Amino acid sequence: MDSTEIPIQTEMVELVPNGKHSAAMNASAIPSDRFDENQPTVAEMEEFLPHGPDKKQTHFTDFEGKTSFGMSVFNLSNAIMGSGILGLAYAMANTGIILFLFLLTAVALLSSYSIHLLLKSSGIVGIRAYEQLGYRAFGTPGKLAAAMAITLQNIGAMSSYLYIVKSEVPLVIQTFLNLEEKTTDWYMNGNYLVILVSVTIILPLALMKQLGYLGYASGFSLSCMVFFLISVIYKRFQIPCPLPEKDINGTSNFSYTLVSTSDYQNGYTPLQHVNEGTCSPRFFTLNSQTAYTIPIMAFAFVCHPEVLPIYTELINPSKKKMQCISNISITVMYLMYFLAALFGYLTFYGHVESELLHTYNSVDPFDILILCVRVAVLTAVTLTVPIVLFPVRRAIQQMLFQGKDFSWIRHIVIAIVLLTSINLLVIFAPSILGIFGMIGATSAPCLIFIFPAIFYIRIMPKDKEPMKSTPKILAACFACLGVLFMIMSLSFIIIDWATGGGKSGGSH
Ligand SMILES: NC(=O)C[C@H](N)C(=O)O
Repeated sequence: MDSTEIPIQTEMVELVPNGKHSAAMNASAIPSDRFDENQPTVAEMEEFLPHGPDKKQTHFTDFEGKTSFGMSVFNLSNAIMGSGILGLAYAMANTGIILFLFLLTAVALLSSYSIHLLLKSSGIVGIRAYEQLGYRAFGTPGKLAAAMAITLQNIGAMSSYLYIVKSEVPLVIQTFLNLEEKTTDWYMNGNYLVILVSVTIILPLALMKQLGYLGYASGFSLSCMVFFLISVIYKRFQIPCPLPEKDINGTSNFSYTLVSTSDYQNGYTPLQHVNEGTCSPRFFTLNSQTAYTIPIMAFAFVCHPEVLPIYTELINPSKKKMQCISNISITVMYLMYFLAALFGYLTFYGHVESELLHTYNSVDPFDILILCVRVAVLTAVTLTVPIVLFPVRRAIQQMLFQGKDFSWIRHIVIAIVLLTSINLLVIFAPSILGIFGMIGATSAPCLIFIFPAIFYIRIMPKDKEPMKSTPKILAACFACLGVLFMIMSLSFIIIDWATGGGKSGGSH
């Protein structure tokens, strides 16, 4: 048993928003409304109570989960893995292999440390909900800040996934039907297709009562990403560098032309490599785009809103077990991220686009393997939407319906409203997705660095860990690092907007 969790049983605390612990009492004696805001209903509790007599391992009073260790690894890995992977090869092209590896390792380690802080804090509070940690640390403002950061980050992530669906599914259908030109049929219209995918696949999964039920979907989503990775590695040895020059437009010797998604709907336009010497890897490089590396990597490792909900549903939970689940997921994703970035980079070198899939599409959108890769990525991101939606629904419930019993109607209505809004955003205001670059630059550092650190500092009692103790000083440095990243990312995005670059806008 982890020492930090003993207090839950022995040092049960009032939910007072000042970090001071006013009561020391046994968990069994705690009235049921003590943790009112996150308390599941009796029926919900009973449904998930283990039927055996084994109660010894129960550390939390909020909920007893029944999701296995393996399924939790799948769910957390699926929460980590998303459109972030598509931006990493671009990041590597702008940092070089060694600097990229260093930064990726740093972000992965910091991400794991941040989960450690969240788990330790939740062990003290006795409730595994991000918003509750905020409430415990700073009262209602803390709870609202956490809930809003989760909502914005996850709505941003879901919009980017659905935007991939909107732009890629018509191309997949076009390639399947072997059509040279895009037709006006409804099944070639990304707007209808995104609604269809949302209603038939995402909504039913999002209506599941528990995240744990999504384990199989997550496993499948991850296997799609493994297929994507294998294809990226294979393509490295198949696509020549430099690419054969084909100047079908008769344009001059322009160093490189990547066709946009809409351009290649009009037929195959090859890449044009002219600059020689572009086919050797760089190990260390710095340029104006290097600045985006940290925000891209931070986004790629965000899974923090999902950690505590997954912990809540874990069978026989303990902090050690959940940290182990997180470390396994982060390590596997770290390896996949590195390999995808490395082989994506070694295929196109400096010509890799900020969205890896587009770069392949530009080579030959009718290539059968590329087609399968697109389907795999589409499936993976589609199956990630329900996982990412769960914490948003929980945050909304915490903000608007706190203390209310579980209600199927509310559960369904929130999912429908959320999905409808994201669909509308993706269909009618794709340019607004650029705003999410801004939001991502604010909410990701908050969720990974700032909140876990400051919540921890406030929640951990001073008599256990004085302000000058090493863990609290480390946490304070971690929060400062987050503020630094946030200022850095925001400045780059603003400079980018001001100079009309727009690389940071909504693609991931
Ligand atoms: N879950 C998220 O917020 C983003 C995810 N880490 C991604 O790469 O897409």
